[in-house]
Amino acid sequence: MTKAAAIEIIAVSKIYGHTTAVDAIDLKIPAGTYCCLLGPSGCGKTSTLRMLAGHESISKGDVLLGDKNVTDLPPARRGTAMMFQSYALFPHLDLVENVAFSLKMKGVGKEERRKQALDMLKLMQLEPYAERRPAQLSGGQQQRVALARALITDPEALLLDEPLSALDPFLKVQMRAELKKLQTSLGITFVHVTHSQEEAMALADLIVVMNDGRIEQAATPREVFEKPATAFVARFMGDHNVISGKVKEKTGAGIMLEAAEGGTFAAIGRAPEVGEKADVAVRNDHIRIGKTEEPGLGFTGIVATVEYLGSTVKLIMNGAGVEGFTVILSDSRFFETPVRVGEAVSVHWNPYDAIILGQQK
Ligand SMILES: Nc1ncnc2c1ncn2[C@@H]1O[C@H](COP(=O)(O)OP(=O)(O)OP(=O)(O)O)[C@@H](O)[C@H]1O
Repeated sequence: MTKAAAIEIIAVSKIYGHTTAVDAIDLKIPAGTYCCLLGPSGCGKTSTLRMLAGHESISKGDVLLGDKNVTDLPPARRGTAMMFQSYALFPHLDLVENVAFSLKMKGVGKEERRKQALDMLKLMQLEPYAERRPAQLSGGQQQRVALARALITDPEALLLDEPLSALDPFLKVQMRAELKKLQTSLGITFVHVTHSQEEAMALADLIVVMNDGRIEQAATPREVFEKPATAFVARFMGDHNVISGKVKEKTGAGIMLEAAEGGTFAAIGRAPEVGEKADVAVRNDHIRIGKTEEPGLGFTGIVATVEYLGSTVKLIMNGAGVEGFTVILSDSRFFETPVRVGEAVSVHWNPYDAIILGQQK
């Protein structure tokens, strides 16, 4: 079971009545990739997945699996398998019968389908429970049955709709690791829908951040985190401050940005013109407080909250038209020169740690 197919989505839209749920998206998912479709509720990720599976018709555009155009093919003829959020197991069938169900539909003989189902249950470490019904299993075990049932069709791509959402936090982290291991050992393409940035970061080779029916960014987890393409991505991924202002000056590598009430920030990236508006993102843990060697850079903020988090301390600051600016300091750095709520503190960073964001679509 090592066949994997690349997926190509070409100008695909999903329109329900007057709602455009997916708006002419383009995406290439290389064969064998673990891809996470990530975004807030209603952004169109489930509609996209269901169009890949063939459970939802494609309003416009094409979907290719390998070199096959599957746009108009029914689910069973696409080479994909889907695992549903609710697992959709048959309560009255035992695990062997649940897992063998699709083989029965294909007309595979009883002995052969029982053998294949048992092999698949073995792979999922469920062999001892083969005669049980789904209600007699834990949440994690039910999820593995649902996976076994999807994988027995020998798909080129597995599509997973919020597969971990029904599990408690501890099991979620454990099953997350199992999913990754499974994908790596099978080598097939996984497309996994989630609204959790942590889940996407932990699992994906390719994160596709969606917003309002469009793709904001498709890149590796590291790139999405280190170089968010838009203010939406920076905010959604978290751990960043997003500052809006006007370009005051263009420098060799970037811009000087001026916030509404006076702070000046240096940032690096493709620069808009002087006088234009721009958004800049800077990671919470890449910020320094106290004196800067470069006078005039950064801003003076008033400390609104101080939270001790063990290895780090989190400050929230307001000032210079920037509200809720978050600074994460190591505990040792903070306790060298502690600051208190209400104190005015100078805030600054290396210009290379601030990136200019693209305009939101
Ligand atoms: N069958 C439908 N009929 C009409 N509108 C729909 C239908 N399914 C989804 N929508 C709308 O399309 C948009 C995208 O929905 P979709 O389920 O793809 O989003 P999502 O990102 O997966 O959200 P969630 O995380 O809440 O499942 C939403 O505005 C939703 O209300």
